[in-house]
Amino acid sequence: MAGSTFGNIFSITTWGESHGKGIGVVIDGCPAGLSLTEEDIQVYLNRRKPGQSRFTTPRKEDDTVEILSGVFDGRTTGTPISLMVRNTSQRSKDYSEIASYYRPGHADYTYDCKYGFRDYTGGGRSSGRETIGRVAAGAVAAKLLQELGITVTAYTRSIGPVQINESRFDLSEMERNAVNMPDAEAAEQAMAYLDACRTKEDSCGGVVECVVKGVPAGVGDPCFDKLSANLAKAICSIGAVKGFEIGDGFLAARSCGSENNDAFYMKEDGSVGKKTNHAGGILGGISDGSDIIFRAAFKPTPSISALQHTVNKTGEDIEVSIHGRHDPIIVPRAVVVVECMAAITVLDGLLTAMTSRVDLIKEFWGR
Ligand SMILES: Cc1cc2nc3c(=O)[nH]c(=O)nc-3n(C[C@H](O)[C@H](O)[C@H](O)COP(=O)(O)O)c2cc1C
Ligand SMILES: C=C(O[C@@H]1CC(C(=O)O)=C[C@@H](OP(=O)(O)O)[C@H]1O)C(=O)O
Repeated sequence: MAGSTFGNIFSITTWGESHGKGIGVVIDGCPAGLSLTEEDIQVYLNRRKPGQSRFTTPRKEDDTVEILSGVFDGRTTGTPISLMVRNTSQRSKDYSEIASYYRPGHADYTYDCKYGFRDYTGGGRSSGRETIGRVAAGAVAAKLLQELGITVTAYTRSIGPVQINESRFDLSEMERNAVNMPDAEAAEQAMAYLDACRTKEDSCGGVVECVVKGVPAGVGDPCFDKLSANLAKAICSIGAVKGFEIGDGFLAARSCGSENNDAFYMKEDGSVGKKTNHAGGILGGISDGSDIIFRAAFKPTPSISALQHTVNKTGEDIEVSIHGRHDPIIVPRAVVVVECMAAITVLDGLLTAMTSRVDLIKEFWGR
C-alpha cells in the first residue's frame, strides 16, 4: 500500500495492523552518532498507550518497543532504524458484526471502496494504533532536536466546549490530570463533560495545541515543501484530524493587516525580532526564528454505542450500537502523536535546510 512513508531526509515508514502480530516503523536517514536506547522511545510510547484512564480505550497494551536495527553500542549507525511493538491484546470477536456493516465516521466504507475488501479486525491499518510507529520515530527525532536546543511541546487546548484559560496555563498540570490539559480547573470541567458524554454512550472531540521552540530562521522550502505545508500534511495524516491552523489561523481571516502583521524590531544582540507572533513562526513557508505554534482539531471518536443509522454489505439500512473497547475521546492520547509528527517534520526540514546555501556547504566541507 503506497502512502505509508513521510519525510525527505529523515524519512519514516510505518507498518502493521491493530490486530496483526505487531506494529512498527522504519526510520531511514537518521544521522549516525545519536545516543539512543529503547527507554528513550518507551517514555514517549507510554504517553500514547491505551488503557490509562476511564477516558481512554480499556484495551490493555504495554506497547513495549524493540529496536531491531540501526543502533550499535547505544548509538545510531546511520543505517535504517527498525522499531517494533508486538500486539498482545487483540480481541477480534468485537469486530465480527462490524465486518458486515460500515461504521459511520470510521474508514470501513472507504477502505472497501478502495481495496475491494478490508481487514476489519480493530480497523486494521486505519486504527489509531498505527500512531505507534509515528510516536516511536518521533521520540528519535525529538532526541536529536533536543541536542540542537529545540523543544516540541503539545497539550490539550480544548475538549468539547471546555477550553484552557491562558491565565491559568501551567504545563506541569498536564501530568496531574487524565486529559493532558495545562490548566487544572479546565481539566476538571472537561472530565465532567466527558463523563456526561459517556453516560449518553457518546464521544466528543477537541483541540491539541503544539509549540516548537528554538527553530532557527530558514527552515522550509518553497513552494511545495513549505514548513507550514509539511506540518499540515503531517498533522492531517493523523486519524481523526479534521482541522489544522498555524498562528492566528482561521482567526486571521477576520483581522486587518495592521492587526495581523508582526512588526519587526532590532534586538539588543543585533538580530531581528518580532513584537508579536500572529504568524505562528512561519513566513513564506520558512521558519522566522520565533516559536512555531499550531493547532489540530480532532473529531469525536466514531465508534460509539449510541444508536446510529448505517448500511450493511447486503445493501440494507440498519441501526447499530457499536460495542467493544474504544476511546471516549481521542485528544488526550493524540497529544504525543501531534508532538511526534511535529518533531519529525521539523527535523526533516532542518536537515533539508543544510543544503540550501553555497556558503554553508563550503563551510561544512571546509572549502
Ligand atoms: C490515538 C488514536 C486513537 C483512536 N481511537 C479510536 C477508537 O478507539 N475508536 C474509533 O472508532 N476510532 C479511534 N480513532 C479514530 C480512527 O482511527 C479514525 O477516525 C479512522 O481512522 C478514520 O479516519 P478519519 O477520522 O481521519 O476519517 C483513534 C485515532 C487516534 C489517532
Ligand atoms: C488499541 C488502541 O486503540 C484502538 C484504536 C481503535 C481505532 O479504531 O482507531 C479502536 C480500538 O481498537 P480495539 O477494538 O482493538 O481495542 C482502540 O482500542 C491503540 O491506539 O493502541
